[in-house]
Amino acid sequence: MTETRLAISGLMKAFGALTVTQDVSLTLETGEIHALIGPNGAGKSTLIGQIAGFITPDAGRIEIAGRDMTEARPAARARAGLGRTFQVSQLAEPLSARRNVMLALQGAQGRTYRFWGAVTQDSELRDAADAALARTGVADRAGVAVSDLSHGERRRVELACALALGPKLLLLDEPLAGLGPEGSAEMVALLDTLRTEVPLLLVEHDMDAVFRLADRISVLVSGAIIASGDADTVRADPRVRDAYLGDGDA
Ligand SMILES: Nc1ncnc2c1ncn2[C@@H]1O[C@H](COP(=O)(O)OP(=O)(O)OP(=O)(O)O)[C@@H](O)[C@H]1O
Repeated sequence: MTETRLAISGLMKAFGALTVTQDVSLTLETGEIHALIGPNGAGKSTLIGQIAGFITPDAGRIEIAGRDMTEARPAARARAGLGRTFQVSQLAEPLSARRNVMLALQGAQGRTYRFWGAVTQDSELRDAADAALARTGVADRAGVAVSDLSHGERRRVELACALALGPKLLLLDEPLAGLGPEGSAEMVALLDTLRTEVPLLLVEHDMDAVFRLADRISVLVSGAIIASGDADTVRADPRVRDAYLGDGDA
C-alpha cells in the first residue's frame, strides 16, 4: 500500500500580472520518484518555494504527510517531514562533513550544543551523522573540511544532512547541477536506491537522468502542468514535444 506524502491541489500564484503557478495539483507517493520538469521560467522554483513554505500561494492547498501545511512556516514543514536540498550549497565550508551533518541534526532537534550531557549527545549525533554519510557513500570523508571536498562529495554531504533527519519526503532541486558525466551517473545510482526509503520530488534539467529515474514526470509550462505520467507517456505526448522537448530526441 502506498501512502501520499505530498498532496498539492489547486495551487495558484501570481507576481503582479504574471501567473507563475496556475491551478497546479500533484502528489508524491511512498516508493516513487516524481520529477518536475519544464523550460526555464516555467515556474519550477516558485512551486518548490511554495511547497517549502518560502513563498505564499494565492490559493490552493498543500498537505505534507497527511497534514494541512498550506499556512505553515518552513520550520514546521520540516518538522512534519519535509526534507530538501538546495540549488546553492548551504554547507559550512570550514567545518568537516561530519560536523555539518551534526549541525543539521542539532538544528532539527532544537538541542543546545554543549549543554548538559554534551559528551553523550555529541557521540549520538556523531553516530547518526556517520550513518548518514555512509548512506550517501562518503563515510571515508567524514572528517574532511567541506572546503576540501569535491563538488560531487559536497552534494553527497548535503544529501546526508537531509537524510539524517529521517524525512518523510525529499525535495531535490537540481541534484545533478555541476556534476560531470561520471558524478551524475553516481548520483543517479544513489538516488535510485533512495526511492524505497523516502519518496523524492525531483526538479532536474538533465533529461536523461529524469527519464531513467522517475516513476512519474510532471511537465510544467507557463506555470501549468500540461502533462503527467510515466516516462513513455510523457515522451509520447505531443503537447510536451511541442512545448518543451521540441526537438523530438528526448
Ligand atoms: N519574486 C518574483 N517576482 C516577480 N516575478 C518572479 C519572481 N520570482 C519568479 N518570477 C518570475 O516567475 C516566472 C517563473 O520563475 P521560476 O524561477 O519559478 O521558473 P523556473 O522554472 O524555476 O526557471 P529556471 O528553470 O530557469 O530556474 C519567471 O518568469 C520569473 O521571472
